[in-house]
Amino acid sequence: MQTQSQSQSQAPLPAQDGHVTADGRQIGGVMMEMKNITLRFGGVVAIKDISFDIRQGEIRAIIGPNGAGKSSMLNVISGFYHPQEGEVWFKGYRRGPMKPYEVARLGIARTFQNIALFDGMSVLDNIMTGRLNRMKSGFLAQALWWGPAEREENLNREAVEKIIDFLEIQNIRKTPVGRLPYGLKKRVELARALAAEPQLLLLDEPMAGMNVEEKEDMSRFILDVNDEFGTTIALIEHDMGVVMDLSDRVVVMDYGRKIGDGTPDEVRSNQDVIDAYLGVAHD
Ligand SMILES: Nc1ncnc2c1ncn2[C@@H]1O[C@H](COP(=O)(O)OP(=O)(O)OP(=O)(O)O)[C@@H](O)[C@H]1O
Repeated sequence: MQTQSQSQSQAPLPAQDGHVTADGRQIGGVMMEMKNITLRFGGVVAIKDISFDIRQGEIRAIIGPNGAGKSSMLNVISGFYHPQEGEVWFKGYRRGPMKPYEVARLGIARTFQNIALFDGMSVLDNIMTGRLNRMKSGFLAQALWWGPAEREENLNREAVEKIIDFLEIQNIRKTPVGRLPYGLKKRVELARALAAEPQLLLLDEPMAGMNVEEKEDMSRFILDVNDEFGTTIALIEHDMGVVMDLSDRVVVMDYGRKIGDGTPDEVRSNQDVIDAYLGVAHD
């Protein structure tokens, strides 16, 4: 098995030129490339020979009907699943199977479809857990609250306070997460992922279970994060509508296959995509 750090000797992918979007955002070269990915669970083929890339600074969506293979794909991107066939390239190097902390060190953070927060802990403490991979001082220094540990804690607090302001959750910072309504929990989860200062942020159905107002808020925050921090964002969604307004490019999956890939307009007018969403049978 080979991790990214072990494969540094391989030739990096050639950099590709980026472009500026109509709204002035900078889209760079390829950050992540999935090449001919196939993933099986026993006899079930969840992903069938799919290739696509994610560019620096873009919002990239993966959509598709139930069981299309979106979650499986997000788990391949996050390094949680390793495909039986194909290659995953990240920032110019081929990536092998990785532990979650290795993925975090590469600059990838994620949120989950079923919120994964500590209900009994405050909003602030939950978000602080997102800084763990950035903490450098040792256990002894932390336990004794000694010199470097104190400075580090202060810096981490500062970073977290900025995120709390950015996501407009100042008034609930001391509230135990278990007491919050669903939409706010999702926002806290986003805050925790941002606390890791990721280069690539993966969002697993960020709008699932939300009402219209909560969806609008979440859309705005996703756009703001991308705009303000330049964070590259890949998200999976079941609901086509919201995603089309948010994304620069969209991959559409159905029955484990890629049936569309392009700008929202291109994808919207793709007959295979229309059929899949209308439930037209495939051969
Ligand atoms: N851990 C697993 N073990 C066995 N089969 C799995 C596993 N995870 C997913 N599958 C199967 O792989 C296929 C794709 O599932 P996946 O959850 O990736 O789709 P999805 O597009 O995310 O669906 P949904 O929108 O319903 O969440 C399905 O047939 C599913 O039953």
